[in-house]
Amino acid sequence: MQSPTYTALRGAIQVEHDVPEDVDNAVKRLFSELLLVNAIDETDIGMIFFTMTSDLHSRNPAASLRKFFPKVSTTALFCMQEAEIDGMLEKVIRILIVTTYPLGRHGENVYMDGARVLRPEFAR
Ligand SMILES: C=C(O[C@@H]1C=C(C(=O)O)C=C[C@H]1O)C(=O)O
Repeated sequence: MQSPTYTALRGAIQVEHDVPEDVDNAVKRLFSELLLVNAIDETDIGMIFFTMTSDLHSRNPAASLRKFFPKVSTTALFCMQEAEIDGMLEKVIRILIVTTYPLGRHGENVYMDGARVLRPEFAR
């Protein structure tokens, strides 16, 4: 079977406080780790989706990403509110990255800090 021409990478991180500095720091750490463990560069990415839980209001994660990774300024970014489910983990930023880089394998997903409980098999 032919390999897919894209790879989708998932990640999530829990923000400590709903303040711009904590959102910035969480996005920076999560995205840096995803690039590192997958050995890809910002320029290999076709699109990036974020969701935030509804308790986060202080900063848009796309703005945080552009602040620290200027090369994504021409990448399609999209932010949405996460579905509200009873008992859901609070203050979580989720990311979905679609890369056209030929990884030749499955991508490594990254779940950090409090969000590790969501997918322990991907905990970092
Ligand atoms: C468990 C998560 O949270 C939610 C559940 C998901 C799932 O069941 O696949 C995916 C994204 C989120 O809507 C996660 O982010 O992985």
